[in-house]
Amino acid sequence: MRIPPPRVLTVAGSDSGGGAGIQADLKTMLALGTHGMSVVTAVTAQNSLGVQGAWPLPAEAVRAQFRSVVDDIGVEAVKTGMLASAELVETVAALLDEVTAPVVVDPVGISKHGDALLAASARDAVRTKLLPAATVATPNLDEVAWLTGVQVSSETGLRRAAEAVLSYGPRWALIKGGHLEGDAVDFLTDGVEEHWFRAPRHDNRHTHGTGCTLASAIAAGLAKGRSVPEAAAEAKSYVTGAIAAGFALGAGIGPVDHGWMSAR
Ligand SMILES: Nc1ncnc2c1ncn2[C@@H]1O[C@H](COP(=O)(O)OP(=O)(O)OP(=O)(O)O)[C@@H](O)[C@H]1O
Ligand SMILES: Cc1ncc(CO)c(N)n1
Repeated sequence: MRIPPPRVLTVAGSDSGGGAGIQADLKTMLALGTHGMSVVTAVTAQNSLGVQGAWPLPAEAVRAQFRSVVDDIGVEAVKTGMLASAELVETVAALLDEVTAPVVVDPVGISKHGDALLAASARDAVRTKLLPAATVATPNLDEVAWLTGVQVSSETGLRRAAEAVLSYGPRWALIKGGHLEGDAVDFLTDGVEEHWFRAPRHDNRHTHGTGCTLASAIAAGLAKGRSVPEAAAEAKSYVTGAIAAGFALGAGIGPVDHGWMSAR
């Protein structure tokens, strides 16, 4: 009988367009040789043009999905994405305390189009309850700004951003410099080790789902037993390839190609 693949759980929102959220997470997990599972926190009506509607699920539904997965199947890594409200952030942080698996926290605040995916009233719970539960937190520069007040406009500021994020308690901070000019540079540190991940910027506007994809790829690597720096390196090359292969769908920003490593 076949040995089962490593099990990875995403706790995130659904993107009806299939490019970000739960859908991006599960595709990434499959592409990287793991078994993806999901706890849906919110349903969004979303496409290449933006988010047309969002409906958080009751906390009870989030708890029930999590327990169904953990109690029977088990998890080797968890990734969190859109959590919508303070109540859901607190619910998920409490559930994470029940597992020993490494946790990748993507502190999703707004979509690429600027639509809110997290209530402003939930930010404090992200800082004080969710970040302390993270093995790795993966904010972009906008998320660094609202989490910590630190504004970064160039590569040299990434170290300062990481220190500010680490002060909230995640074991590692991976600061995504994807929104800066020039190369796409990310900085990973635990306060001692420092790792820079640099990739050429792809001049491709079809980048819907980049952040979700990177965080899920890290979770997949951790589930496979990689160290955080090894998982981040593998995730960076996976997301870079997916961005290079991103394609137009709809009239706006199309998705990255999660299947870029498979023959078509
Ligand atoms: N045009 C690009 N070319 C190459 N790499 C990119 C590009 N844009 C972003 N990246 C990389 O993609 C990864 C995700 O970063 P990004 O800053 O896009 O995340 P995000 O803003 O959280 O995404 P999302 O909008 O999906 O929430 C990082 O490794 C970043 O460096
Ligand atoms: C559901 C969902 N999660 C995360 C993102 C990231 O931007 C998005 N656009 N939609």
